[in-house]
Amino acid sequence: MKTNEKEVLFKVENLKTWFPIKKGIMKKTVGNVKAVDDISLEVYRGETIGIVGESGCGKSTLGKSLMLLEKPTDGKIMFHYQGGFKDITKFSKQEMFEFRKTVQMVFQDPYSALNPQKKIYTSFEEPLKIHGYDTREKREEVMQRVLKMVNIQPDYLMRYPHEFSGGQRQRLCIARALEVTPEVLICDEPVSALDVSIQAQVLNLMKDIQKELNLTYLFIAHDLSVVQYMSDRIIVMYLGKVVEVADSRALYDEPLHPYTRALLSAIPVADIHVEKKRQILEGEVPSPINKPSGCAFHNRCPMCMEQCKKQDPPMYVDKENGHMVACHLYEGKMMTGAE
Ligand SMILES: Nc1ncnc2c1ncn2[C@@H]1O[C@H](COP(=O)(O)OP(=O)(O)OP(=O)(O)O)[C@@H](O)[C@H]1O
Repeated sequence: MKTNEKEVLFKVENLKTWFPIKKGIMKKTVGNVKAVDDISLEVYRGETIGIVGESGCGKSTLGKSLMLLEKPTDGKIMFHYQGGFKDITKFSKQEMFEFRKTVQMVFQDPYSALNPQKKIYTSFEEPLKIHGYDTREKREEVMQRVLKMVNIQPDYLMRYPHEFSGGQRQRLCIARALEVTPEVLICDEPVSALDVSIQAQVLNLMKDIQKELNLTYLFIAHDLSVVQYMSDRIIVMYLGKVVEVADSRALYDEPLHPYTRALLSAIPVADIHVEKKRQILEGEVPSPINKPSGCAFHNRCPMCMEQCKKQDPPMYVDKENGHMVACHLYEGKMMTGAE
């Protein structure tokens, strides 16, 4: 993939989203959960960018920060909007209202995303009313259109969420997100609550819709094979930081970071030779409150060197193919982004 042919949609610069830890009657801040800790990245229009990493490494917080569902502590989120780049963290109320239509989120649990006490019709009508679809005809026209896209019959609108299967409910959530004609869908574990047999159906539907509407997907998931299937590029996160970014194929064929290698090695395979070479990831992700010094992965890394304990590695870039890795192993072999 030649990245210079692509149109940048999001340009994230040194993004930090920290959650303060408060103690005592005076609610004094005694520390911070550094869920997203100095992340810079670009997202291109029309691509699917996968985000992987162990539980608690900050994937959801990154996704939510990009649509300001979590307020960033520092950094810029430049979004290509109405002909130029704008920092969404500085948006006025009116700009924010408009932006909310452009970026929508699909969550893991479709059951709690739809109000169980309301008919689907009511849940679908609400966002349209908020965004100025002022007549019943206009709203129903949109509802019919998006339901058709996810292959659900229009008369099902009069049903309640519990009357649908898990796969149907997730398709309904996707349809509702599409009502306000977004450009970006942030999908946080969209199929992990579904039976394996249903997952492929939903993923294929998402791919078809993406093609039809030229949508950009940010696809967060635990399951690396699902991410590989969906993504053009993949970001690997560890303790609030990006440790590797590459085209999907390159990441799986030639992972550079020892953490990525360990994650990939955990995918089950039926080959006994591969099984023997498995690199088991030992220990748990350290606390994002007290991160290890130097490279945050050093205390679990099989390749750890003295330097790794003291110095946070810069991001190295392969200028040929854009493969990026934050690891001291590549010092002298690849250039830093700044060179
Ligand atoms: N609102 C919050 N207040 C305080 N800490 C939070 C909040 N939201 C997330 N965290 C913490 O931030 C860190 C990153 O959480 P996040 O949910 O972004 O990770 P994740 O990679 O998406 O994990 P998972 O895969 O389990 O969903 C965790 O330590 C989590 O406990």
